[in-house]
Amino acid sequence: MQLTQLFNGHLPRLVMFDLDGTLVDSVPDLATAIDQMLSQLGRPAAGVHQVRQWVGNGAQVLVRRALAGQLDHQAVSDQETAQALPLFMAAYGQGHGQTCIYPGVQPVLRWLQSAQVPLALITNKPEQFIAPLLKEADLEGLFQWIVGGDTLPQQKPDPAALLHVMAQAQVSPRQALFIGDSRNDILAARAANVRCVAMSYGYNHGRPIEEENPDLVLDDLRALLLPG
Ligand SMILES: O=C(O)COP(=O)(O)O
Ligand SMILES: [Mg+2]
Repeated sequence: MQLTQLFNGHLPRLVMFDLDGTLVDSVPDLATAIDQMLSQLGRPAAGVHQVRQWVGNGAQVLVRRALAGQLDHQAVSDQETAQALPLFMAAYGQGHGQTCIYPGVQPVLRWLQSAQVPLALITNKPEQFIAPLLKEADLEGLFQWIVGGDTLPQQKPDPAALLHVMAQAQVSPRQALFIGDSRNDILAARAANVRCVAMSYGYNHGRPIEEENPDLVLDDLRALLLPG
């Protein structure tokens, strides 16, 4: 099995997952909320394609990128951001009806749960949106630890959340796995000395995730359970 191959024939003692672009395709709802915010500010819509490139560094950076109309948001002022962010938060809080769980996610999470491998969720998404989204995606009750983008002072690519969860779970980096979809995930995993699997279908700012040299790149999570 590819999963045990990564751990010299054993199962990991902790698997930590990213959320957006790894477990769920949340971009359609994020784009709807961004476009609603832009329209309230009298600006043209950004659309799903652009928003897909901008997701991954939390709500504030997403809003700043939308205001900049590009990935580089340095020119956007804190004042503009402070005006726009609550509009986005209110719009995104209205629901996640277009968000879909990726194929393979349910069976692999259920398999890990039945194998008694503790699971954690580490996302840059603000905490307030996580529980409702997990409920709508039928992913409730699977994760023993959940860390959002505003749970700790640091966000991925900082390894703080991974270190925090590993300390709580009492496992060493060598016994843990992180599964994500973006450069932030791979940088965080590497900084925490944790092996990292990357999903090819997610959001990596329009770049192929192979460029970041994760330990393994998969098109479907179920490949982890196949003979390797
Ligand atoms: O930026 C986001 O909100 C997405 O976060 P995630 O990919 O870390 O789940
Ligand atoms: Mg992600």
